[in-house]
Amino acid sequence: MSEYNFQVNLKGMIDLLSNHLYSNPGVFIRELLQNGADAVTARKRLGHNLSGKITVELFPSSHTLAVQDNGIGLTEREIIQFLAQIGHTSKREDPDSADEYIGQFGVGLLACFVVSEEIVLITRSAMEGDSIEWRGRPDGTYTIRKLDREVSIGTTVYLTLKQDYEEYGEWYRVYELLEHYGAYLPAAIWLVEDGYECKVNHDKAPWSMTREEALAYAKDELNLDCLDVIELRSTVGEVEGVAYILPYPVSLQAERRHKMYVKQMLLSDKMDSILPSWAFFATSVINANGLRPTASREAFYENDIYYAVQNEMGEVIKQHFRQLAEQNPELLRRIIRIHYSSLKTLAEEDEDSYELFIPYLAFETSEGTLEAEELAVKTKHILLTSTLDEFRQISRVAKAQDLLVVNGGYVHDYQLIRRLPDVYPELEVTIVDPLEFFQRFQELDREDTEQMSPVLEMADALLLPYQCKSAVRWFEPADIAVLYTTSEDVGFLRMAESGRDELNELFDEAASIITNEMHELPFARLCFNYNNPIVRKMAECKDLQIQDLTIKSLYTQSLLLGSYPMQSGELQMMNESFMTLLNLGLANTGGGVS
Ligand SMILES: Nc1ncnc2c1ncn2[C@@H]1O[C@H](COP(=O)(O)OP(=O)(O)OP(=O)(O)O)[C@@H](O)[C@H]1O
Repeated sequence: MSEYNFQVNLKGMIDLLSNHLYSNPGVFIRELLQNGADAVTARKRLGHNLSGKITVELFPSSHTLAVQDNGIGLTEREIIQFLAQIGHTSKREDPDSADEYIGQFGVGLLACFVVSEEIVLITRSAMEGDSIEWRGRPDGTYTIRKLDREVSIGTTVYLTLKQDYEEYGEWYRVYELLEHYGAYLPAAIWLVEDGYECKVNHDKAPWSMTREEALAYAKDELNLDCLDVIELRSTVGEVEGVAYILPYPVSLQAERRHKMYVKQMLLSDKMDSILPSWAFFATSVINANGLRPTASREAFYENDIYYAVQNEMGEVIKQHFRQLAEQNPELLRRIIRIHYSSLKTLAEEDEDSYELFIPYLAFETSEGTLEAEELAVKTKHILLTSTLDEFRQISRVAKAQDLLVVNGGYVHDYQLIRRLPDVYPELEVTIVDPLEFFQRFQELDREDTEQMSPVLEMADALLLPYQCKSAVRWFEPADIAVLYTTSEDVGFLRMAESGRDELNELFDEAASIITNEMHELPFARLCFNYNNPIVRKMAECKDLQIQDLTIKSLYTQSLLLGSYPMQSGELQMMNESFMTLLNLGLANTGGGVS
């Protein structure tokens, strides 16, 4: 068995790392800033007392830019060891200090080959005296020479921009990139051209600002007039930052964009998952020193620490809401009103959030829109419908009986209301069965029952083909003559019946199979209200034709009012009864068509 070593195609490797690792050419600025900042950190670790400075000088006539730092510099030996060996980094040499550096992979400098055919680096180490020039090329060759002149301690990288990349030598573009990546770096960043110089760093990072400053930052930098700002801190991952509550509703599916810094250098402004997925109502600016960026430096490794940070951020946000509930419930209410549907999702999924938000979440009820807290004050007994249709059917009648009905037909509402007794133990929640709802009303005495009995018999016979049975009760309000209640199962059976009308064989067959499986067929209810004068008159009149017409009219009218789809037989019933009643009415005045 022979053993071989892998061969490395150096040119291909450099091409891969420089041209394909990063998502845009501008990252070379970030890599140079980061090297300068790390070099300053390393020099400070030697005990040198200095204020770190990175100067970027532009030479537009030759499309050249120079990035100079007053950091630790490099000796010739270090150049050969770290610069000339791809993947070798000085920043992991000492495990005690590795955490202080931003760089860690030993490939960042290669990003310069995206914009330049050559990297020229002039350096003098803080450890020994020689000034050295290193020239590296993307074919993997390099030269080193000692300079006759002495340069100051630190490093300068010169890049002459390739054709099509000249924009990276223009003042506004470079300024924009320096500010984008380095606005909060501790080392001062200066941009210089033709004797004019300008400091790029901002005075304070958002995570070190007071609440008022952080709000002003959101307005000026993020164009955000946010509802509230939350201070984020976590020892896990050494995280500090601010989360802004967005002033407009955000969908759960919306792209999340958090601005993420590592050791004060921008990692990404489109980070999507540093806050828990439920915190879609917030955008954040966060600096993390203890999370590991990937080699492209555009994302983090999603390891245990990352998830622990995400979790911790969630806890901090929840704690903030808890405090708001005590100290500024009006603001919490405003936030909930705007992020209403999203917070309902959160409350449904998360026990703590349920307790926190439920008092402020609003629901549609027979008494108008009410927050859960108001519901609990108003009543001890809630009737909950599972569909919007059911709510519509019974809410008006329920109101007149002093029953409080909540519409559970909207997403989340049903589950949220069902759990109310967990938070309000004195509250009882009953799920309404619309088909049995009429049984809550007052029964008639014997005499009135007998009076209505032939009417009910007639109604049952007329409505049997439409999957409906009749009943009678006495209830408020008196102006409602009948209450039609139905269920999804009845709706299905009626649909099956319409299918039969249209001779759709396949549908008919499917419907038969399903209906055979229902061991008791459900019926809709048409409950007459004996409190209504027309109903009483109909019962008293004994004229079978009038009774027949009245039943048909009341039935079809209740379908119309409830926006239920009518079968052809019902439409015909409505037309005929309407026309005949008109005719009878006109006949009484001497008109009428005989
Ligand atoms: N401005 C500088 N001053 C001193 N040393 C430098 C400078 N720039 C680069 N170096 C040396 O060159 C090495 C390689 O740099 P490079 O940018 O390729 O990788 P890195 O910063 O170590 O890691 P990463 O790939 O994560 O950026 C560094 O580890 C450092 O030793």
